[in-house]
Amino acid sequence: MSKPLFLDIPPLLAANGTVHLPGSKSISNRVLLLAGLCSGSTTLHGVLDSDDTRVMLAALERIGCEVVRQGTTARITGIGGRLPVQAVQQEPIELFLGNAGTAMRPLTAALAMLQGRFLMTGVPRMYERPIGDLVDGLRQLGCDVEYAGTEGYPPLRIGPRALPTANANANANANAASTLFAQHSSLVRVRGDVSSQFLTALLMAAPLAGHTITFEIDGELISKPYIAITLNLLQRFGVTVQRDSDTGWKQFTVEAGAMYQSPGELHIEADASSASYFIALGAIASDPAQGHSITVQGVGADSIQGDIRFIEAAEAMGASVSSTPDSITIQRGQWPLRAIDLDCNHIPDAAMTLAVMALYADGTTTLRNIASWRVKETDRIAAMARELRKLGASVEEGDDYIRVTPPASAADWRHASIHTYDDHRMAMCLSLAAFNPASRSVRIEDPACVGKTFPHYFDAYFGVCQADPAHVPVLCVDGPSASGKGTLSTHLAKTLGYHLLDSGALYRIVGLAARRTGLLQDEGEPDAEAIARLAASLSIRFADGCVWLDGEDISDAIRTEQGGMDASTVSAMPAVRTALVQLQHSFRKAPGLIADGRDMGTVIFPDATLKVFLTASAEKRAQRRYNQLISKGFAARIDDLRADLQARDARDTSRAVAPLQPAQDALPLDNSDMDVKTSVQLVLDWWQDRQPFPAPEAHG
Ligand SMILES: O=C(O)C1=C[C@@H](OP(=O)(O)O)[C@@H](O)[C@H](O)C1
Ligand SMILES: C=C(OP(=O)(O)O)C(=O)O
Repeated sequence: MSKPLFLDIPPLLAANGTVHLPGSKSISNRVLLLAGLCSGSTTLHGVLDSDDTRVMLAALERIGCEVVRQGTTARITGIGGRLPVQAVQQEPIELFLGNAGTAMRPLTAALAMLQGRFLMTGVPRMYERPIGDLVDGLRQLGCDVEYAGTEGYPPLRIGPRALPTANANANANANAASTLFAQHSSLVRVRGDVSSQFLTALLMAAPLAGHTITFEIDGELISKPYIAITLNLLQRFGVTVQRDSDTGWKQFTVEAGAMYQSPGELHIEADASSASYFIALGAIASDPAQGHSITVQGVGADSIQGDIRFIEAAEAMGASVSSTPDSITIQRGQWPLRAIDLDCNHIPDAAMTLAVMALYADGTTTLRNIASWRVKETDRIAAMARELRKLGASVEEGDDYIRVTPPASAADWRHASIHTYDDHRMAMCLSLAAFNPASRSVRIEDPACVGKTFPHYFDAYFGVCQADPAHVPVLCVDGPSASGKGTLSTHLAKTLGYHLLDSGALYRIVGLAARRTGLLQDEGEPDAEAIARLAASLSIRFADGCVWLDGEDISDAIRTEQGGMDASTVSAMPAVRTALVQLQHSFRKAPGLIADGRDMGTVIFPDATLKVFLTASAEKRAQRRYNQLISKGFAARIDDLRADLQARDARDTSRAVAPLQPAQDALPLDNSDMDVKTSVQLVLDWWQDRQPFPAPEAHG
């Protein structure tokens, strides 16, 4: 199935809990590259696993680094400052770098210093993000970098760097060449007002030049804290950068003889920009009066990332924040939030989160000095202005600022389908709009775009958000055995980003848990009340066709013969049946639920938004079951299977308690002659008809 077109977030009420954030994008991609340029191996812990780091890792492998990954740990064996022979060839190696600025810019600089041929490509938006200032800097160092498309933008063609000594003395032997090389020094002028990543890239590549280079910044250097990250990490890899004594941001020198040295091992802190969404969440929705707070783990007061200073901005707006070296705890302080007027040049990424916090402020918020927003994943000033207006805010945009006035009253908030422009930060920060006082749901289009830096963002977000269950939509899929409920429900849950309840598996799970905890034994009378309490406390998840109990995949364990017998024992206990009703209700959590079973629409969720009653002829169902069994290597007879199914249908439909029958308001779906894709699409169309949003157009 294709990527979800949208994620509907129901109105949210409160936030409470702890979030473990993934690794920093800026640190991950820097240390991956530095490790790749070193000699020997470097073990990196806490590496971010996302689109941006995947393109970096793939590029490192293509240029000859060895990469071994296990979970969030990566061991990189570097190329020792020179390309392996096979990478120095006539045909350029194409490196696809998606939309990752932290891969495109630093890799371009490093590879341009070496002796290979490369074609640096990316997604269409990457071809609209300027890179001319970096190319100009590299050309001053004798690098061969050409534009393969539009002047000033990727894609780029890189050739072997002209060695200055080789030009000066074509017959010089290698030793003489390297001596001359070390004596040579360059002054490179580089503009710093479009992106700091150009200077970062040049600094990271400078040790490959073999001679002293001084970089002088033309114009104002933006996003300075990212340069501080670069200097810090270069130092960890043995390279010291000298700075001018005036402001420290005008001149940077890397001496001849600077060499990358692996630190052996390095721990990457969590992403401070990703933390901003949860800091804002705490400020908006973690009410201390209810004992609520949000804690983010993995980044804190000791962070080397500039976006940690988002905390100060959030505090200025009223957040109550406390930190340890590697965690941050946030609660609502002043409410409504205070409007601010802030120069955000030092926190360009996290500042987007302030624009959404501004929706909850007591006046007009102005975010200044953010011109770089216009050349990032999208034109972020224009995109933010357009989407905030859809929600009911008044927004003024300028070349380098945005001014946001919240909706005048609760009644002025609008149902909005938020276009995300393939920009992860648009999706993440606008998810915060679901706390609006009008209890309006918010649609986030193309939610998978968060994969750039935080693939599990929405799981983390909904893991700490609370909604009124009555506002959480439920889609019920009821029907007889082998009608394809499980397959349909799994696809629906994935496409809508909703939780899944496989109610048929619950008695088996309770039986397994009761046996494991000793409440169910071969001898003696089991304590039904204790098993009911256990049932109510279980942490169960249905995802990707598997059943998870406390994080363990128990899909096979519940399908044993013993599992079947234990399920039958516990299902006869009235207290367990009652507990299971509560347990089933507890699955109704934001953003929504797909409930698969036999009495979901009639008994458990009578107020569901949509009820589907799925059927197929006994012939077809028997055939499907037969195919399933045969593919698993079991013997089966179609006639027996059909007879069993018919007998079970008769029992299920005629039993006194919760008989299998369509709810009065259920839509019947006979999928006898329908493939899975068609039935999923049909149900999605029914679902869409019941939503307040127009269907979004498919994009990119
Ligand atoms: O160096 C870095 O890691 C980054 C620098 C910033 O870009 P600019 O310097 O272009 O503002 C930031 O927006 C980007 O997400 C990451
Ligand atoms: C600007 C961003 O990314 P990039 O590293 O591609 O510049 C960002 O993550 O907000």
